[in-house]
Amino acid sequence: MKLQTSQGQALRNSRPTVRGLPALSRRPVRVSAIAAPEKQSAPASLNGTPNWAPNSWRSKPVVQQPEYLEKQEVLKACEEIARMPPLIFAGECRTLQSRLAKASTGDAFVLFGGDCAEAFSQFSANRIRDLYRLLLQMSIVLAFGGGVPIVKLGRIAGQFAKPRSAPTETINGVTLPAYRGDIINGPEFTEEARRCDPWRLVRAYNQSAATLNLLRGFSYGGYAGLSRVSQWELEFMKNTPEGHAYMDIAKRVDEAIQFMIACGMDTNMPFMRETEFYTCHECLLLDYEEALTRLDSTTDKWYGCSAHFLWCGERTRQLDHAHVEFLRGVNNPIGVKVSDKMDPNDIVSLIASVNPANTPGRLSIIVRMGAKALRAKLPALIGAVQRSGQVVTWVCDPMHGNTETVSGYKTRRYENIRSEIEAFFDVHEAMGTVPGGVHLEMTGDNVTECIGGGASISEDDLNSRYHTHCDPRLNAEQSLEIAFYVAQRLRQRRENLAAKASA
Ligand SMILES: O=C[C@H](O)[C@H](O)COP(=O)(O)O
Ligand SMILES: C=C(OP(=O)(O)O)C(=O)O
Repeated sequence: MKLQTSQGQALRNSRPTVRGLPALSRRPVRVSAIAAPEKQSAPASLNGTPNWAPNSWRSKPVVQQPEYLEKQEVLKACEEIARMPPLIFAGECRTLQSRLAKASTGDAFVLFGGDCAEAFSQFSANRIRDLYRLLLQMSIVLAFGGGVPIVKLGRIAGQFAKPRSAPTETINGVTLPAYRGDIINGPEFTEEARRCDPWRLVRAYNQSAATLNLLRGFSYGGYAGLSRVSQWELEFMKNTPEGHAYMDIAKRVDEAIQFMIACGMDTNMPFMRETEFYTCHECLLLDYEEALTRLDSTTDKWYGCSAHFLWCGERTRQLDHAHVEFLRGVNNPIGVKVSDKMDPNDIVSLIASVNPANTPGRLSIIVRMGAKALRAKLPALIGAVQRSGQVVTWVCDPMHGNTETVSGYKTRRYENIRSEIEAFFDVHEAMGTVPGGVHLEMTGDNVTECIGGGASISEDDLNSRYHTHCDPRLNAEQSLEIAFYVAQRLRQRRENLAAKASA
């Protein structure tokens, strides 16, 4: 994670309002000493986005938002968040965008990974560490195969809000509001837990801040140093085929480092001791996102300061709706999830709306449709984008088009996940375009939520360690197995390109 001091970065808060209620105060909330007074009343189009302000989404239709009963409490909670420091810095977003631009041309590859939904009850330093080191392990495997830098983006430190297919859930004839993520309500099936509680917004902010603090420590405190590659192995992976395959690569990395030291390399170089790590989440809960939208004084542009990268979900990507309106104005790199329902003309309009300057790295299109639909539908989407000259980073989410229910558990089959990635690479290969990354719901824990993979988790195993609050995640072994498969495809792509170049 590129740490950046806030020197010279005066940040100005947006004014929190709640849909249907006037703002409590007409004056924007300031970030105390670092807010520049003369910047307090910038025009709405200051960042070059016409007719946009952090709260302009409020004039648009909005879906998938909680129905709070205590609206004044929401205002208070959002005002409290608006007074808090930003979680990330604008300069970090710009660096990430440059990395994602490289992924759009095949000169880098993006690994998105983390929980479906972060949970207050599962918050611990060990869990953060285990996910972090699994992502490091996977990125070593991918870098080995692909021969390109791996951009690491954790679904962490903010991935709290969930869009749902149905607003309610019925069990044994009792109907309650659906669980919408810990930032909104609780997973327990009781009236009290399912009530939307505005003060969860502040708790989610605080958990995100504490999580980021640890992630920054890992990234810059020596934990992620390349000389430690062989120490990242997770205990329960030691006797698995993936664990052995990983240690084989780690040994080769160690040997390469020893060789470079023998040649005179300085092991104190930043690339040896540190790594960039970025955070991302679905930009769903717009009250929260607005309260964390700040003006970067270096560039006079607005940034969503809840995460480095924000994405728009499949259920909220309507062109004339609130989520697209919000995202078109923040200058972070962003993503849009796309299912097989997306029409080729519509994707071009959507891209034009959120990336009118066609800036490389600004937009990732995260495809999630299942292998069969992907083979049928993705070529037309890629073709339309190519013809329009739009630059995007294509990413494969092999999770959300592959959910099924088995014995009452939401699950996903490893084979279907792998097949969707295979289809993604095949389609790009056939079209001569670039597979830029993968987006996985995964955990460093030894859970049994997805069926199959080397560990042969069966339908009967689902109830053994099923801990997710929403969708099933790949466990550590399954995640590493996916990384080896992707690495193999990246290597194959690299060899094909080299063969073509020398033909
Ligand atoms: O993670 C994505 C969605 O929030 C999730 O798949 C919705 O699940 P549901 O269909 O059970 O509401
Ligand atoms: C809700 C999600 O995805 P999608 O919008 O693709 O369903 C998600 O990634 O958590």
